[in-house]
Amino acid sequence: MKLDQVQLTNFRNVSQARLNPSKSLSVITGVNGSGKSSILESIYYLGFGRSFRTQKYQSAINHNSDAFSVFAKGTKEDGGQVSVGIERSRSDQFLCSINGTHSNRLADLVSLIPVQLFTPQSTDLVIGSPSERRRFIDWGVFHVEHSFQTLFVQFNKLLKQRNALLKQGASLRAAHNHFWEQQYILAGNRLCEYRNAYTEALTPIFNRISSEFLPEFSVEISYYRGWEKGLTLGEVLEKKYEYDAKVGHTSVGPHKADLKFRIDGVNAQEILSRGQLRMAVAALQLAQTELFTLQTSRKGIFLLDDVGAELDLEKRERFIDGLLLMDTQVFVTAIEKQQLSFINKYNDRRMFHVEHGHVTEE
Ligand SMILES: Nc1ncnc2c1ncn2[C@@H]1O[C@H](COP(=O)(O)OP(=O)(O)OP(=O)(O)O)[C@@H](O)[C@H]1O
Repeated sequence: MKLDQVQLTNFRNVSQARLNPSKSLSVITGVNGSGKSSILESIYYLGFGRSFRTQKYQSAINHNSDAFSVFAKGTKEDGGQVSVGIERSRSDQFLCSINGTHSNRLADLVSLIPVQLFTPQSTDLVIGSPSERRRFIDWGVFHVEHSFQTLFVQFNKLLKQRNALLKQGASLRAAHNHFWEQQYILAGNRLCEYRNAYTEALTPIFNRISSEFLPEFSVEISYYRGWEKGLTLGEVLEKKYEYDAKVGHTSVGPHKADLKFRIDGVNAQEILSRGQLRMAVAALQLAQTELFTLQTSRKGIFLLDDVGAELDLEKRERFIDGLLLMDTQVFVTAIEKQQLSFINKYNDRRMFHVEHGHVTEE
């Protein structure tokens, strides 16, 4: 899906704004604090139902208002028109709508708007906690496998229940808990299979792109499923049973999965500079975009925040070229146009300027 119009109300310092972005490349410029990232954040909200900057949704509501809203109109790959909206109030009311109908299922909205993001914090994907990388993999699986969301929710419920039983000191070996243990193993194995298949499909694409972005290194990605090799999930749960009962939670399983980055067997974060880490993340995200396009025949939306701080000029151009080649709808923010001195080559571009939260098309 591509967005034809985005409308923000009381989102951070943007009281009202309406943008008709390019189907290809939209560039948003403005000085520090003008509101560029807020515009990307609002689009991100449609794709994730949350901010990429804060857990506190209230932070995004304009200081002088009680609620923010983001609406967008878009065109799907089959030509169908879609309008979506999200609204959050200080009283924790959360509304989302699809084609004018309120929906309680955020997943329905999120599945329509496949958004990816690259920001100055994106290196967290390599150096941050494994949960960042699980989220990355799960985004890819979610947009391809329709049953994934239900499975994911089910697995997390079963995990929570298992942990609660461990905390209470209940025996998971008791007959009346056996059924739930089996359900946990079944759901865990299916989750693991999805993630594994996704990483296997992603790897060759990542290898190719990574060799362009980081030609001096051979970065390898591999999926760690969350427990040791050679054992089934059932076997490892049995092996760790005494320990888990003592600590009161499940120490192994898909909730501990990770994506490892290695160079000659050494963790990539031990070797790569900050700039090189960004290249690795850029390669990973481009690979994800390519795989998404291949597996779904859909078009994604890519948000590139503060592009000048992130990549050198040549890599900026290569990154944007790569995204546009896959017919992705790209939104880029930059303080100055000079940071994107190559953009005149893109015919289908639109330029926006933000000043104190006011957006104008140039
Ligand atoms: N809830 C809010 N209500 C009103 N203004 C806010 C709110 N939250 C943040 N702001 C302000 O909104 C402005 C826009 O911030 P934003 O991060 O979007 O700017 P930016 O143009 O991306 O800046 P930079 O180039 O420095 O990253 C900032 O001045 C910030 O202080």
